[in-house]
Amino acid sequence: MGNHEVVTENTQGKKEQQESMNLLHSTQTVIKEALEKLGYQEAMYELLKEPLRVLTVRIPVRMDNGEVKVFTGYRSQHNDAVGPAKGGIRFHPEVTEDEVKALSIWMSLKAGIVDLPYGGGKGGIICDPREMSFRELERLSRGYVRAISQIVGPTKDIPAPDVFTNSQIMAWMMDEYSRIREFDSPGFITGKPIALGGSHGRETATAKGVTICIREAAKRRGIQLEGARVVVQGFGNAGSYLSKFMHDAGAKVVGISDAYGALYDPNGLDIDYLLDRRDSFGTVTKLFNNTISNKELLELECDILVPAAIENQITAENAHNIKAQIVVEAANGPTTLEATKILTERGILLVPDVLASSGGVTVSYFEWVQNNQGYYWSEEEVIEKLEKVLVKAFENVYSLAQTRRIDMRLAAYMVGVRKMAEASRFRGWV
Ligand SMILES: NC(=O)C1=CN([C@@H]2O[C@H](COP(=O)(O)OP(=O)(O)OC[C@H]3O[C@@H](n4cnc5c(N)ncnc54)[C@H](O)[C@@H]3O)[C@@H](O)[C@H]2O)C=CC1
Ligand SMILES: O=C(O)CCC(=O)C(=O)O
Repeated sequence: MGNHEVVTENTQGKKEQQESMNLLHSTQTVIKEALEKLGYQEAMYELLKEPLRVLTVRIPVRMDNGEVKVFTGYRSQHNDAVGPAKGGIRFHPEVTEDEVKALSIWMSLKAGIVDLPYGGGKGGIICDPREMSFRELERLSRGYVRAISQIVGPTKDIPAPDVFTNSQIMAWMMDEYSRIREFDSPGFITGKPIALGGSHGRETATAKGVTICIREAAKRRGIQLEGARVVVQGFGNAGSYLSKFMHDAGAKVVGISDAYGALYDPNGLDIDYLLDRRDSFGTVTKLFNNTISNKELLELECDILVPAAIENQITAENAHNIKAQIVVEAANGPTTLEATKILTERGILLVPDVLASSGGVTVSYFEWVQNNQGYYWSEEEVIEKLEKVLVKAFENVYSLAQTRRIDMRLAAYMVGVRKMAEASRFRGWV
């Protein structure tokens, strides 16, 4: 009997841990709470807890050695009550359907928080682009667009870059879509090269948005950025430019990492040198011998910690050991709900992903607007507009968290879900 009780307890504990690591389950939990706080009925939760549409595709690709490899991909469209779905495409070996679904829900929330006329979408392909040639990647990118072409388009669903995808991949995808539709559709996809209708400032937009959130959070906590110690996990699009912006603001970036390890220097790392040496997948630590692990990196002494890599990095296991006063989520889903609770109880200010990383989709929206009107803006104009949008979004979420005495994640979900719920109601869906 005693043994049986132990097994049951362990099983229960394990189940809770698994649920906490399941991104879809976690986001559903917070959406439910946000809708309840906003006074919506259960039916609204039933509508918004899952994407409206998820397409699974199989993509045959002729590899350079002549063999055919078949890849699995997804495109999830969470909700299009407000406008077309919008969100990135991820190429990663650990992509799963649930992950893509959760990522598309977060895109809807981001669009609500920064008030864009979009719903959320997201795509992913299970592959490891680090082990593929340039031409294999081109064939995979084109194959994916052929497979999803019926459900995407400039007025239906507009993709963009995410983990291990970039402006070259967006260019191939745009070209393939233009061939299928027999006209040039620059607004089909964002994050394109400037020469193909990309926007100034999109490449650095996610990091710029995170920088604005760090500045606003630091102000609220009375922390000077000049001399502040910053640790950044991930040195790709989001993490590397963020490290540069922090360095330029006078902060001391003492730790950075990639998928293979981390670098630490209490006196501050040479960010310009690291930026110069990183490869297109955000890998740089392989050049050094004296590395530490990603796990050690997250627990370093610092003032500001920015997870900018992948999901489920700050969990119930390490949340008690985080030393930072402010955690700003540049990555999607880096902190589990259990860890969010622990950090909040410890008085650490957590700026959630759906707010902190919304600079990317904001400038993607600017890119789409410029494509639609055929009139292009300077980088200064883009940054000025981004600044206004994010300062307002931060204030909306922060003040709601303060007045309702809730954490910033729940406040961000309440702000993010409101317009989508209203639009669904006005359409008569619920
Ligand atoms: N690129 C964008 O515009 C946006 C990105 N994000 C999020 O930011 C995060 C990073 O995305 P990007 O910088 O675009 O990707 P990226 O592909 O440019 O860089 C990813 C970085 O994460 C590292 N990484 C990969 N697997 C890892 C692992 N298992 N452990 C530790 N590090 C690992 C890579 O080595 C690389 O340094 C993702 O969560 C993404 O969804 C969010 C909003 C917009
Ligand atoms: O730029 C976009 O449209 C999407 C960016 C994205 O995928 C994200 O914010 O996670």
